[in-house]
Amino acid sequence: MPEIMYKNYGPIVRFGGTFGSPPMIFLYEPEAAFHVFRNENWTPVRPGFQSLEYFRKHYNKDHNPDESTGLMTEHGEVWRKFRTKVNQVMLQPKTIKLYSHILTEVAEDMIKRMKSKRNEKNMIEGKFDTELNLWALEAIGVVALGDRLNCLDPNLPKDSPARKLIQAVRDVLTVTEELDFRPSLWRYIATPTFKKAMKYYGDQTKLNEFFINKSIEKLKDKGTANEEKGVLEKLLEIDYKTAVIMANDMLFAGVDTTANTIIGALFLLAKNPEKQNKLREEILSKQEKLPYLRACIKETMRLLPVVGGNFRQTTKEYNVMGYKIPKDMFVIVANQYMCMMEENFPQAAEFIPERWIVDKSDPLYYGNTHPFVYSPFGFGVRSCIGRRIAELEMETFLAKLIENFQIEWFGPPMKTRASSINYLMGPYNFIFKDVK
Ligand code: HEM
Repeated sequence: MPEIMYKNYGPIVRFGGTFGSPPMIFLYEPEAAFHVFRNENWTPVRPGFQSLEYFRKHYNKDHNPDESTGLMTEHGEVWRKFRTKVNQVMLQPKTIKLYSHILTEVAEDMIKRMKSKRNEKNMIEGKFDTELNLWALEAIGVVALGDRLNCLDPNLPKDSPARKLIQAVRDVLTVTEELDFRPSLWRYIATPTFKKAMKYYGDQTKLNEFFINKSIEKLKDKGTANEEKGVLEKLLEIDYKTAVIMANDMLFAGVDTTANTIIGALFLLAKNPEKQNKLREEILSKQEKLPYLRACIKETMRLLPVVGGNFRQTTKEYNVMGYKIPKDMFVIVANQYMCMMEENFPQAAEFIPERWIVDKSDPLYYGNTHPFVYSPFGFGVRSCIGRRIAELEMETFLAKLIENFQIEWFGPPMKTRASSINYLMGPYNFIFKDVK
């Protein structure tokens, strides 16, 4: 579809709205996209999760209109004030580094779980995407909720809070998809899915509060004044509400994203065994820095990005390349498509992690591309606040996967389903052999 639009209509294309969704402008020209996004960078509006916004601002009776409802659902000044408060906590490298050890434990537990779920063909029994979501929830849970949730425990009791949280996170993402990314009448009448969504959004907040309260009790016993504080502790120092709001947003934005990126990396490494061997060599060398590991993740996000394009609503009119873009228009940068254009990345369809580490004189060097072509974590002041956490989680887990398994793939290539994010769809024909 993006290809057809670009080839037929050129670098800036208006796509008429379908039932329930407004018209959109697609930008295929990085300089044009950069022009609009740079100008929108001071009061960035990124609509998207309207049913969640409705819950937080109107349905939730505890909401105080003077307070922020969170990063996913605020825009303009209210968003900026809140983001400024939490930026210092979420993007501080030394705070994030604290999680290296516990994320390694999470990764090791997931490897154990995968080994126990392998069948005689070395394939993982059950739904592979659900498995990866468990890893992602356990990983972001330690940051957002302050402790291990034990989602990976094979004997997790059915009525345990962790089990309820796993279900709640899934339910929230499912109803959001239905209400905000498919045609729906919920804006006019309270549809059954809308009613379910209002319940699920509330239930998840209560569960997050339950886990945060548990961590607060544990923190009381800690009593070590000189230790560097973690994310939850620092957010609690701002105030309790901020910690809960951020936990809601972290669990909303930080599960499917990392899980699908890992699935994509496994697929690309399985299809490119020589790259997989090179990566394994780096990991087994136990050197401190792992540039090839990072390059493999970057290259995965180029070829199979979870977010297909960056999104804004304009706050003024623009004239770009002879096109008029009106105020209040939804604009989306076709990053995924631009990343596949030969003029932006040589041998664009191939998985070449080397392009992220070769030197400037090499024609593959990534820096030859306009910086706006590839931006998997978004743009400017509104870019992904979980980026550092996501990178640490994914690097830690992918390293453990490659250290433990020789990964193969059979059958046709994996398919993508585009929705709020790009989902990599089953059947997941992975084979996980032990590394000898
Ligand atoms: C592979 C992993 C991830 C990718 C590719 C990703 C990508 C993105 C993108 C493209 C945006 C929109 C940025 C913009 O509009 O300019 C975003 C926003 C956001 N992400 Fe991530 N993300 C990932 C993981 C995470 C994780 C683990 C968390 C949890 C800490 C997280 C939390 C958020 C939040 C809260 C926002 C909203 C920021 C705001 O509007 O101020 N993300 N992410």
